[in-house]
Amino acid sequence: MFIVAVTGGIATGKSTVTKIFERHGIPVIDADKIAREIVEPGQPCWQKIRDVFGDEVLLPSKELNRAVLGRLIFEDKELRGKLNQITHPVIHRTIFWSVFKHFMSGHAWIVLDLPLLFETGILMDFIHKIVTVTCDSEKQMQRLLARNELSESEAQHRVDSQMPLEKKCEKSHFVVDNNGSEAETEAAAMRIYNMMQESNQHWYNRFSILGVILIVCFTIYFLSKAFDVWPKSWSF
Ligand SMILES: CC(C)(COP(=O)(O)OP(=O)(O)OC[C@H]1O[C@@H](n2cnc3c(N)ncnc32)[C@H](O)[C@@H]1O)[C@@H](O)C(=O)NCCC(=O)NCCS
Ligand SMILES: Nc1ncnc2c1ncn2[C@@H]1O[C@H](COP(=O)(O)OP(=O)(O)OP(=O)(O)O)[C@@H](O)[C@H]1O
Repeated sequence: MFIVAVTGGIATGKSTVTKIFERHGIPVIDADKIAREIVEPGQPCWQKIRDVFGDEVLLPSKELNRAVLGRLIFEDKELRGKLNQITHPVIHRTIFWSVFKHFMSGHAWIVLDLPLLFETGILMDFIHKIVTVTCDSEKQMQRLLARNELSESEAQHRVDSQMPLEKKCEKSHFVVDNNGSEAETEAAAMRIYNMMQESNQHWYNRFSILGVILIVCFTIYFLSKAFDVWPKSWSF
């Protein structure tokens, strides 16, 4: 199995692209979805956020008040760092286990929707190809304001909290230009899908892992023979 990461800026169209892969049967791990699950009331991250940010970031239902917490952390780098310190290790661990489960179920490739791939750099070593979904800053702002109830300055803070899009594009294997219609974006995503379907990388990864397992087994076998560690009754 190999992993294709889909990244980009806030509201540039990552989910729009990953939904296209999903419709064609490719499993998608969505970091934003995981980030929501781990802060549900009673979860360890929810408790830590309450301890650090206080009850003002909770709704009467005790769920996180995402609008209030968002306003706080996108305006203040230090507070953003504190929230990231609480959430990111758990998000990365959950992604890791999810990848492992998909690996065991025999998929040739999967998609990881990870907005902060470059900012955190944590999972880079496991990624085979990186796709950045981009659009002009005016379009990004327009789509963000249409989707979220934010003032222009709040939206700008969210955009500024991330690595500039041009930099992300430079570091990627593929760039999907999402300035046009959704149909144009789908055509661009399908070109990448077809390339990934033709790739033999999953065989290479499988044989490499099998090779490592065989080397470990043979090493254990020969060392145990050399040092005579098995009881005589176990001889085979
Ligand atoms: C601050 C929160 C409560 C705001 O919630 P809200 O519903 O308004 O936004 P949502 O979660 O849908 O995120 C939308 C987008 O914001 C951007 N974003 C979210 N968190 C961050 C962050 N810490 N730094 C930079 N950008 C971020 C991402 O592009 C994401 O796709 C929420 O984003 C959060 O809990 N963030 C911390 C976890 C995190 O880093 N998530 C990103 C995925 S790894
Ligand atoms: N090509 C397009 N034409 C018109 N609207 C679009 C297009 N692509 C995306 N949108 C709209 O822009 C908004 C943001 O798109 P999407 O949710 O896919 O972005 P995202 O990068 O996943 O966002 P975030 O990271 O902030 O969750 C959505 O409301 C979506 O419907």
